[in-house]
Amino acid sequence: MNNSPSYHAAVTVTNDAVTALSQLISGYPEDKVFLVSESNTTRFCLPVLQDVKGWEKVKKTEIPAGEENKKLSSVEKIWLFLSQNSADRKSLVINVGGGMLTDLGSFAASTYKRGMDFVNVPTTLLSQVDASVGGKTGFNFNGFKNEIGVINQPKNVIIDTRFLKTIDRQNFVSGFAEMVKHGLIHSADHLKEVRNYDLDLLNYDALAGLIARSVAIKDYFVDKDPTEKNIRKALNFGHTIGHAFESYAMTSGKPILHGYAVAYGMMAELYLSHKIAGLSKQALEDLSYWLLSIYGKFEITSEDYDALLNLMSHDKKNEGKRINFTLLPKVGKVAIDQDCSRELIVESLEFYRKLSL
Ligand SMILES: O=C(O)C(=O)C[C@@H](O)[C@H](O)[C@H](O)COP(=O)(O)O
Repeated sequence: MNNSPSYHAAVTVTNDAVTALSQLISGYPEDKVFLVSESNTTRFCLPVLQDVKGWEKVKKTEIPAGEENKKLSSVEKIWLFLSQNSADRKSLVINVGGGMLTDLGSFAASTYKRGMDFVNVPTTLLSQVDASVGGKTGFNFNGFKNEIGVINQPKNVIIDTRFLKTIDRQNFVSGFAEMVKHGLIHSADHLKEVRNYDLDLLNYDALAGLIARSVAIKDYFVDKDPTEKNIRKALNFGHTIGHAFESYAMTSGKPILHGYAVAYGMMAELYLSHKIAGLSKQALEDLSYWLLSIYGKFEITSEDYDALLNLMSHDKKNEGKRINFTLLPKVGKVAIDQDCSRELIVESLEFYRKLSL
């Protein structure tokens, strides 16, 4: 089944990644197919792929799991593996893993010999609904998230929901935040259906449709603006403050998952949306308390504000000294390039800090 809603985002949502990958690989010379996975996916997900036609000939390498490995030395490891195994521009890289791995492997493939084909096989909810789709590739650098990278589209993204059974609840809930974001920025209906999904039951059968609809929202924005000059910035809602939380947590030795950081970022950015973009007080309260009930909080004090603001000053959406936000006038509608003063951002952090159930 090809659920690709349009153009470049060739996305296949399936419960049979083996057939989808076998077909794709058959278009490449058998000694020119390369697999990059990470330690968890090698163990839990690769067994599902062992019946892919020609799998035994695929050359394989592995990166250690964890966001702390989303770094240049991991990219170098992949380049070296490709070089030592005579990969060329007609080769194919298959990235199997979560967002960290698909971002890294895609970047390595996009830059090796100035670019070769790659396919993403995302194995976490976060990478299925977000990271593996849309062509953002790269790694963290100098304490900043995704500081180095290129935008380059994968040949295909093969989403097999069976892999989701291999991730724990925390990772599932992390990916769920990006589906919430898709509803918030584009569709009250999608938000409703996401809110109706029971995170205690985790019904896997209901997921394929939900994921396909979430990916279609992402694709809507990528299709309109693949290089993020304009409306693609909608997809960054929650990320200006979220990435600051994520980087700060990592350097303080208490790492948090990306989706949790985005949920915290959305709570604060909903406040900014209320203050300057027209979001109603009722929506602010309803949504922020709902997010709080799922994600809890990454505790901060007012002494952390300077460090967080410094991290935000490196956000890729900024222009000059302006810290630019994507905000929500209402559910389903976005306002991009919203410049917020330092005082207002601090106010939003205060709002976040004081939120309690
Ligand atoms: O695809 C996009 O565009 C996004 O902004 C999606 C985000 O959810 C995703 O986390 C992305 O990797 C963030 O990119 P960055 O440009 O803010 O580093």
